[in-house]
Amino acid sequence: MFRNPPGTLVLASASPRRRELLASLGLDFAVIPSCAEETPLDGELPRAHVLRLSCAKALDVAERKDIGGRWFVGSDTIVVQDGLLLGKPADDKQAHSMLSALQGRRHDVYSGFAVYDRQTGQTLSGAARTGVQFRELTGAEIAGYIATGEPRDKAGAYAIQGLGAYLVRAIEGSYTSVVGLPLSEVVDALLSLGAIQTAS
Ligand SMILES: Cc1cn([C@H]2C[C@H](O)[C@@H](COP(=O)(O)OP(=O)(O)OP(=O)(O)O)O2)c(=O)[nH]c1=O
Repeated sequence: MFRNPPGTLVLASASPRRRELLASLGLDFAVIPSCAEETPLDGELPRAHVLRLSCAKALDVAERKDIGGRWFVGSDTIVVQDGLLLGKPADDKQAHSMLSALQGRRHDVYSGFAVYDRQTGQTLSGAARTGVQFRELTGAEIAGYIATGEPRDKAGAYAIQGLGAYLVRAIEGSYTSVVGLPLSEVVDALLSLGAIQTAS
């Protein structure tokens, strides 16, 4: 569907979900995790947070001298409820408090992305907000879900693309954004920067 010159595109991420989503486009790309610090700043709003981190991740990898490539993609996902930014849980106890707060209610998932062109210095970035309604969960369901290990490396302690799909009643907005990368916006940015072309 899409094509791009080999060796030019780099995904600055350790997330297997982001790799799978980008790979679904049929692109050639390298995967190099960033070392960017992910702590929210005091009073930072969700959209500003995911945009700042997406840019920081792309730049962190692009600025390494020994790395080839021209276009660098960074992304960040955060779950937001009652104004609180929920990242990846530090442990099972934190996963439990996140899922207890989310159950039976609606929250927002923000995913940001940034595409940095190392040759021109240009960056295109954006952020998507998706509303997610959870079903009500019993204490036993929350404990059982945590025991599967799935919540561990996921913002908000769940994975909509996994067993966590059963927690979700409805979503309003982009599904891929909840999984970790707003794919249609990323494609727009890659096309607009000339990083990828539509294959005929
Ligand atoms: C809400 C939700 C999040 N997630 C994941 C996507 C992200 O990998 C993770 C949010 O953490 P991030 O800090 O955005 O990403 P990461 O640390 O996994 O990877 P990197 O910073 O190197 O790119 O949560 C899901 O897989 N499914 C979901 O339903």
